[in-house]
This record gives sequence, structure tokens and C-alpha cells, in this order.
Amino acid sequence: MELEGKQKPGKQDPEKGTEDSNEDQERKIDESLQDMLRWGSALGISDSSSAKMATSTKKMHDLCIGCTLSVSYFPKAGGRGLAAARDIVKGDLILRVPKSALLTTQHLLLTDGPFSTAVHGYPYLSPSQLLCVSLLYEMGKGQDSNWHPYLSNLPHHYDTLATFNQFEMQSFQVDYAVCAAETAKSRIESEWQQSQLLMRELKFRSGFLTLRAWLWASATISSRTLHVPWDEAGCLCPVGDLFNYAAPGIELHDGEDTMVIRSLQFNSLCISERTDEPGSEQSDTSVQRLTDGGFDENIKAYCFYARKIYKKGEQVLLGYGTYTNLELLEFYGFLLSENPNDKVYVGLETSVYSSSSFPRELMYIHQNGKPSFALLCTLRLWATPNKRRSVGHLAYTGTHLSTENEIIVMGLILEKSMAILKSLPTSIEEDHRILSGIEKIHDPTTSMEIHRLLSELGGDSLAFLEINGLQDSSESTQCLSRKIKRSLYRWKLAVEWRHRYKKTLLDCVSYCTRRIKAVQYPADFGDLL
Ligand SMILES: C[S@@+](CC[C@H](N)C(=O)[O-])C[C@H]1O[C@@H](n2cnc3c(N)ncnc32)[C@H](O)[C@@H]1O
Repeated sequence: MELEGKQKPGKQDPEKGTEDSNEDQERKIDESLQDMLRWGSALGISDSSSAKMATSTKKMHDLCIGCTLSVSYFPKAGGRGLAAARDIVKGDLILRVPKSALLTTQHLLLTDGPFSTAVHGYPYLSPSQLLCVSLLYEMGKGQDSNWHPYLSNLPHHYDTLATFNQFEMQSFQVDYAVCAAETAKSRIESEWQQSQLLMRELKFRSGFLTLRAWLWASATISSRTLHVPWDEAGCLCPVGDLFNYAAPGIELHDGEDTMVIRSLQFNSLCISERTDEPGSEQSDTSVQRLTDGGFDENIKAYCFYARKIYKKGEQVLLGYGTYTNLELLEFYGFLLSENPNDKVYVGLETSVYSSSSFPRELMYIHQNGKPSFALLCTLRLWATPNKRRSVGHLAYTGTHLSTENEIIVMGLILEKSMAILKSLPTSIEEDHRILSGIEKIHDPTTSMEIHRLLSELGGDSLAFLEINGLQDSSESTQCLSRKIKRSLYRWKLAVEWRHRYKKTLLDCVSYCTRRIKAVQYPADFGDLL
């Protein structure tokens, strides 16, 4: 979703049309970022407590923040992000952002009289609606906003679920994913409608009153806010919101550290929710230092710490929280092909769900194809209707109950997975072909070129051409519009999601097949158990 306005081109906005050459655009982007870093430095955004005086007067070099981080571009891992400007040790303080630099509703309530008076008339608006209004209100001030250097560097558009059109939503193919997108869209639309009166009272210009502007603000908030203790909507944290995401569980287990950190979360969730593996004996202080960070009441600043060792030049990442790919798409507009927190749900009969005390959300298949603990326990109990009392305690420890029981359970999951795969409109091979085809489309591209590429791909590629009015463009040398390029990108995200979903189901089929063999012939295939 794009907000047309005062922003300068951002690196996340490759197709924003301007007449500048690529070098001119890059130079402008760097200048705009340098403006923001200089502004931030003057406010005390730095890598140490003493850096404010030192850096506010000196010229900013190479988009550096103090001597620890620099803004850099990582095309395959989040785009614009923060790189280590020196070797960083685990637990190092890498960035602090003073409270005065955080953009929060509270700040506006305390400093802007007309805003505060108007907001008090709308007690029914939620904290996140108020933060959306606050953001658009500040955007409306243009150069007069205290946060102008920060606001000019926000992305112009987002690809969160609520921005998907009907075709893009249907491209998920799986009911619960389509439903998640529709729900996200209608929730945001109704939040926008409820906020209209306040925005009109605040005399928003017409462009800022639109659903398009609201979608932009709402995606900015869902993808960039950090948790603060005084507002459940969180805060916008200049510079601190440039960290890209690494899924907890991927690279945290480095050497001696066995902690699983759920950690600091964007999207206004709590920081440092941590689960230690058995036997881990960390002191409170070391726990604090190992987490990504949080708002420190003592020094009134948001503090970020390195959660692992980084070599100079490496991207410094944060774990925003544990999200499935669908949740990542909903809140952040991206997904990860390797996501240890991803889950695939297969619908089961109601009688199955009631066989155990586990909630339905825990009954899923892990991204690697293994059924979850709760799904296995529940199905094992369901398959022993007459003995539930006597074997319940065994099932709840995760033990398989008998050869016959295990074969029934694995057979059921296998059948269910196969049936789902068969019922979907495209095969995993077709999805793979579509994704490889889209990869070949390079910017700038013409309608003719995209027509040629997509007509050969099958699946829903023809539908994409039709929906976008490209079915007759086999000879058109016109460049693809920005709107179609954005739609192509979102469609690709949906195809990537369903491709990953199908891969998990196929891996689950192999897992169940191996497991059936292993329980049937333990002497020959016992190592598969
Ligand atoms: C908090 S911002 C991070 C900075 C952002 N890249 C920028 O240019 O402003 C979060 C957004 O960065 C992008 N992002 C973060 N981590 C990513 C990753 N691992 N892969 C792809 N995109 C990522 C997503 O667009 C997400 O909504």
C-alpha cells in the first residue's frame, strides 16, 4: 500500500517513478538517510551514552550510527537494514534511542494541545487506532513535524495481508489463509471507519482521510512498532526500526548458549519472553544482556543489545517474536522459506479435537513435516476410544500406544495430507514453475514480455494476466505500471506461501510413511523411529 506524499524515494520502493537516474536516486536516498541519522544523533540516538555531543557536531560518514552500526542494503534479507560497523560481542549495547525521539500517542497528547483536546472526545478508539491517527497527523504536518527526517524515510508501500486484492487473496488457495487475509482487510476497514470523525475533527487533508492512507499507517504500525510499557500500541522508534528479522530458533544456538529467546518484538508485543532449555542456569543480569533489548525506565531510552557475535559488515538482526509465515505476512508483509515457527493446519473431525484437552491451535504440522506433539497425542487418544482412561497418561507423555494405534494415526495424517494436496487447484510443481517464471521478470519490463512469460506458466498465471488487463498485450511495448508490478509481487508472495504449505504436507507424507514402516518392521527400519 502506498502513501503518495512528501516522502523521498526509499530503497524499499524500487518502482517509485522519477526522472532521476539510478545514481541520482541512490544519492538522494543516502542524503535523506544521512539527514535522519544527523537528526537522530542530535536527539541522542547513538550506540553509547556519551555519543550525543561527539556525533551531533561531526559529519556523518557512510550512514554510520556511532561506531557500531551502519545503514546498509541486504537484497535477500529484508532490504534496508543495519550492518555491524565493527566486530560486535554478544550482549554489547548496540543502540539506544531516547524516549524523546520515540513517536508515541502519549508524546502528542502531552505536547500538542489541539490533538489532545480532540482525542479525548473519542475514548472508544483503541490504542493502535490512536497511533495510526497520530502517525497520519504528524505526516500531515510535513516539514513542520519534529519527526520529519524520520517520516521521510519510511517505506512508501507495504505488502501486508490487508493490502491483497481479491485475486491475490484467492491465490493462497487454502481456506484458512484466504480467511485470514479477508479478516485482516475488513478489520482494518472498520478501524478506519471508526476513526473518521476524529481525523475530520483534526482537519486531515483529503488524501490523509482515505482508506489507502489508513492502510499505509496501519501497516507502518504493525510492521515497525516496538513494545513500550505505557501503551499497548507500542512506539515508532526511529533508527531502531531499521533492524530486520531473524526467526527465533534459527541462529540463536551459537555454541555455549542454549537459550531459546522469543525476545523483543515489533508489532507491540512484549520483550524478552524467554524459555530456557532444561539445565540452563543464567543469572538475571546475563539474561537481560542476552535479549535483544527493551525500554529502560532508568535511563528513559530504548536499548538494543547484540544477541550473538557479529563480524564487521554482517547484518545485525532482531527476533521480533515467533511467527508463522501467515502471521509474518499479516503483520510484516514477508515470509521466510525456512521458518522453524511455521505451522500447517489440517482440518480434523470435531470428534478428534475433543479427544484431548489440547487447544486446536496446538494441533498442526511443523514446517519439517512432523506432526506436533498435541496433534499426535490427540490422534493417539482418538484412536483408542475404549481405553482412553487407562492409556491417557502414556499418550500425554508423547509415547506411542501400540503398533496398531500408531499405524492408524500415521495413516490418518498421511491420508489427510494427500487429500488436501489433491484438492488444491495447482500442484507443487506448477507453483514451482510459476515462481521460477516470476524470478525471470526483471525491472523494467514490458507488458509484452510479461505476457510471453506468464502465458507459458499455467496454473493461475493466465488469470493474473486477465485480472490485470494484460491478456491481449502480446505486442505491447508499454512498460508495466507500478500497480501491476506491486500486484505481481503480492501474487508471488501468495504462491510462495502455498508452495511452502504443500512442501510441508509432502514432507509430512514421507514422515508418516517412514514411521509406519518403522513400527511395522522395527528390526529393519527401527532407526526411522
Ligand atoms: C522493522 S522494519 C525493518 C527495516 C526495513 N527493512 C526498512 O527498510 O525500513 C520491518 C520490515 O522489514 C522487512 N523485513 C524485515 N526482516 C525481513 C526478512 N528477514 N526478510 C524479508 N523482509 C524483511 C519487512 O518488510 C518488514 O515489514
